[in-house]
Amino acid sequence: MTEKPDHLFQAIGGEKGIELLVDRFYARVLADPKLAPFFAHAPMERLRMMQKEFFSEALGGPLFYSGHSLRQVHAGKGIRKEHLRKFVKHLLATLEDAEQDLGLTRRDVHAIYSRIAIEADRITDDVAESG
Ligand code: HEM
Repeated sequence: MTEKPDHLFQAIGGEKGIELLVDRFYARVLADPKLAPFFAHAPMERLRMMQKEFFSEALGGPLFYSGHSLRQVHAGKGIRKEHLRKFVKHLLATLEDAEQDLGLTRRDVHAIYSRIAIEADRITDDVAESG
């Protein structure tokens, strides 16, 4: 089956759908006592905007990511695999919750999740890799 390159961007409802997803996702992340402290001094408006771009690009949409390198942004913050695991778990839960109202299929949910989670090795301080 051939899908258009922006299939996932369309499936999630374009820019509006991504905005909704990012808002709900950060509501969960900030409600998690193990993750919230990392964001205490983060510029949340910029972060939301950057995540919107990041998701759009990852899902084949028309907005492109204009932020800093993920490795640089996250380095030295003490982010460990356990934090990353929780972070991506909240992402999956947000997508699964949104499955109904955004009209996503189970397949779309997992495809969107993998496009984002694939960046994971750039985030933590306890993985020593280059790239
Ligand atoms: C797959 C996982 C992740 C992705 C794709 C991701 C993506 C991003 C993006 C796109 C930005 C904006 C960069 C910019 O402003 O130029 C950002 C910033 C940030 N992220 Fe992540 N992130 C991930 C995991 C995490 C985790 C696990 C934590 C902490 C528990 C975290 C904490 C932060 C913080 C605190 C900022 C704001 C940094 C600042 O501007 O001071 N991120 N992230």
